[in-house]
Amino acid sequence: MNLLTVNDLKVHFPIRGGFFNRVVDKVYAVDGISFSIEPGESFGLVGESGSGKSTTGRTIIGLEKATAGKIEFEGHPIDTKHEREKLNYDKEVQMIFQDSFSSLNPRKRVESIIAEPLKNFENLTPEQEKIRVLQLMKIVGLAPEMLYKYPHQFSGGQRQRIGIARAVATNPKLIIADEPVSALDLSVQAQVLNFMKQIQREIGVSYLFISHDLGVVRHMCDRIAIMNRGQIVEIGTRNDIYRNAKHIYTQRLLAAIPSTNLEKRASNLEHRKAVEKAYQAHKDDYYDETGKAYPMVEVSPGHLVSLPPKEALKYKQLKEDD
Ligand SMILES: Nc1ncnc2c1ncn2[C@@H]1O[C@H](COP(=O)(O)OP(=O)(O)OP(=O)(O)O)[C@@H](O)[C@H]1O
Repeated sequence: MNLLTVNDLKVHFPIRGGFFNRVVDKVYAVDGISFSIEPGESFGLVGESGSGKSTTGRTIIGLEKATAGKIEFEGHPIDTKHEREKLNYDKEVQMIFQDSFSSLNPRKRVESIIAEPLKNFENLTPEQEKIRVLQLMKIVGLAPEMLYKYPHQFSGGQRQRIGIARAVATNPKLIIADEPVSALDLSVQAQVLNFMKQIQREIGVSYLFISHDLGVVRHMCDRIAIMNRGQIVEIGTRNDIYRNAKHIYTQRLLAAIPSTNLEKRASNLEHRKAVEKAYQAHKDDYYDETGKAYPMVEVSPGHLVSLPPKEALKYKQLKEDD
């Protein structure tokens, strides 16, 4: 059974204006997306700034309200407070934010930051709670003497470890990680990512890993969905996306991954320029006249792509011939 299923989710924000503060327009932040995450899986949601990734994550955790669509956890809807309570949803689904500085209360010590979810969801004595917090600090590689320090006394990477310790405190089944490393230096990014993988191996949690960077997601995710203009335009395994991307927007995101190899950099730049030229010339072909992505076509098992009708026809024909 899927751990999380998102079906035709829409989140539209009204824009108010004018003398009477009426709704004058809408932002179609998330506009009909569907995907599912399996237990223990790392699922990546990738797209440029403004494509609707954070809104998706925030809606799944309950910080935004869906305009339409269905979210199910372990096969059950989570629409009402009662349904969420029955599934223990608020304990089972946790979030790690990009900006550890603003997501950690600056007036609280590390001890009470990490203990917060334990207080909400576990019935522990103060002694048990302290032992658990120390265990969690050990898991994330923070020394016990840091227990009484405040967030500003830590580096960015260490603060993100505190956020991770808080997120794993209740042994959740799903962690939504919204750009967890993009505020960190490159060397620290790799450390935190490896460490998130290690935690996954240890506790078997699933990740919804949100990022603008296909380079970062490559090391983390089993399957990846590419999001643009509030819609998912391609979804597939790591291999499908990195070796066989079919949507022009995915190809552009791939070309943007910087090469670590100095010799390759120059040819990479040429490649990026060529992809960008093709993208600018053809991007509108990939959306209908209202800006909607075309229906997804299965180009190989599990690899779904929104393709222009002419392209899509080729794959449908191939399938019929099989
Ligand atoms: N509360 C809100 N009210 C109105 N518009 C919003 C709100 N939250 C997000 N938006 C808009 O919805 C769109 C999608 O935003 P979202 O933050 O989900 O994108 P994103 O892909 O996560 O980008 P970023 O990485 O920059 O956060 C953007 O145009 C954004 O301005």
